[in-house]
Amino acid sequence: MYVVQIASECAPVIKAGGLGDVVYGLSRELEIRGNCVELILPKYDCMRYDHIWGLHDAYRDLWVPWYGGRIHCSVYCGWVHGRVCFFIEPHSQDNFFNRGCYYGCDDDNMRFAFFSKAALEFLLQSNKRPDVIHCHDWQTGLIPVMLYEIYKYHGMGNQRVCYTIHNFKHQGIAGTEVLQATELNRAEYYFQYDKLKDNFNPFAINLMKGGIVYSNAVTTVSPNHAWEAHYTEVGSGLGHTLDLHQDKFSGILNGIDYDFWNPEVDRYIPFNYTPDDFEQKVYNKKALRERLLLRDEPQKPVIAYIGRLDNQKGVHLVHHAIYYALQREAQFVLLGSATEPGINAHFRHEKNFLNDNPDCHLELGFNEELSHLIYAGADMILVPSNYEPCGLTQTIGMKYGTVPIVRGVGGLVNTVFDRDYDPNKPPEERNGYVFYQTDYSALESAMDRAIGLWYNYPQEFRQLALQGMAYDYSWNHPGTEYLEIYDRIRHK
Ligand SMILES: Nc1ncnc2c1ncn2[C@@H]1O[C@H](COP(=O)(O)OP(=O)(O)O[C@H]2O[C@H](CO)[C@@H](O)[C@H](O)[C@H]2O)[C@@H](O)[C@H]1O
Repeated sequence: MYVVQIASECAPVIKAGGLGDVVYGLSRELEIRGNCVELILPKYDCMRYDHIWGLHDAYRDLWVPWYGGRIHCSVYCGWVHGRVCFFIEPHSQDNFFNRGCYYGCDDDNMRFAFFSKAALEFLLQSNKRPDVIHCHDWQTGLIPVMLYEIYKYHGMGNQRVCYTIHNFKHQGIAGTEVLQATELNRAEYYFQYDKLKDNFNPFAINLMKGGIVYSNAVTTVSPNHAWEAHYTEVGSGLGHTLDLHQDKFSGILNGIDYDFWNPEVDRYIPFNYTPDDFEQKVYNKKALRERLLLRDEPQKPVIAYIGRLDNQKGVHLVHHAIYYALQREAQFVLLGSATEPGINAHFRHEKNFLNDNPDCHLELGFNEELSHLIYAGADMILVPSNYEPCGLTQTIGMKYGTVPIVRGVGGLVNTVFDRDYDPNKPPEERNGYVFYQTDYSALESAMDRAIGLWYNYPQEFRQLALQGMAYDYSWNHPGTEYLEIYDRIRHK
């Protein structure tokens, strides 16, 4: 099968969070199974060019219709760790992708509407006719809309779209100018509740809603989150739309790429290890302590948090966990970046305040290499999210024998099974700690149980870590599930 993935991220060349991991990992899995996979991405100025091999001009004169005129683009091709990627570079005063950042600009709606349009034009003009176009999140929500309203009539009538939602919070709420710019026009046609009109703001269109309405299949990134999005406020106002389209909506648990996230082969950690020589993990912990200038107290556990610092991630609990860990004779390592100024200022203040504490290190910023050492060196990983469509840090943590302590929401429910209370798994298949409420005592009780096991029953703690390592959260199962969906929509 010929699959084209269109997305705003692909790890490690463009990665702001988990979306990048998924786009890369799924593409690799599909290719290993004999499918032809290509990716279309924006050519950002700030992406990691050191992860692209053989970047060259692939299509010099791509003219993209925009506001009744045309914008000249170049398309570059290169290999990102074996995946064929096309990068679109527009030459216009808007400088859509030369902003020193991936997201967070006032005109993000326009930037990604343009990218979506350009990606379809590239397919059309270069005569690429994939069986399936797989697009991701609000940034590419207009792709199925334009495919079925415009490009279908220009020779792209056989293409089918699978649309995956990684985060319902960001939907691309836009004004009519997006319709004019992309030449969809006909505002009165799209401003209908069964089309793109936002379910709550009567003056806005919703790009993610467009993706749901027009795609042939819609997925989110875990079965539990699919249920939450459909039936609870976690769908951020799209529950009704999902209800209308429930026949094509499902949840597929994300995998992780075990070529990249695997302590056995990880290039970024000083000591590789497997479940059979699990003792080696302790040397990574020592290396982590040295790197972050933490005091070397072998008996203390290291608890880690890795992730974006925003309200989704339960930052108030992350903050509380730091002090609770210190109080309970544990060490704490945080690697995170905040885009919201208030949260950023808060953690900068904490960092200064805790700067001289030998049991704690807060690293504010994005650092892929350091994240590997933390997964390998920590003993526990905390994921106290308010909501979490899937979550990757707990599954990556488990692969590295790092015990997850998570809040029981979204995909965390599908991946972490409480050592003491899980009703469905026998004790030998449990792999972490789960709490449910958002208050401090809920968090403390889960941390307390984990730290208690570490200090009082070290052999059992070790066993719990090994049980986590035994889980298969690779792309193996999800790869099959996506291919089944592709097959189904292809024959419609
Ligand atoms: N400061 C930092 N430095 C280095 N690495 C960092 C980092 N902050 C985060 N990362 C890395 O980024 C990834 C984050 O994964 P998450 O599952 O938390 O994704 P996120 O919430 O961004 O994305 C959304 O999409 C993903 C994918 O579908 C869903 O799992 C998730 O629930 C949903 O919110 C991990 O690989 C982590 O190691």
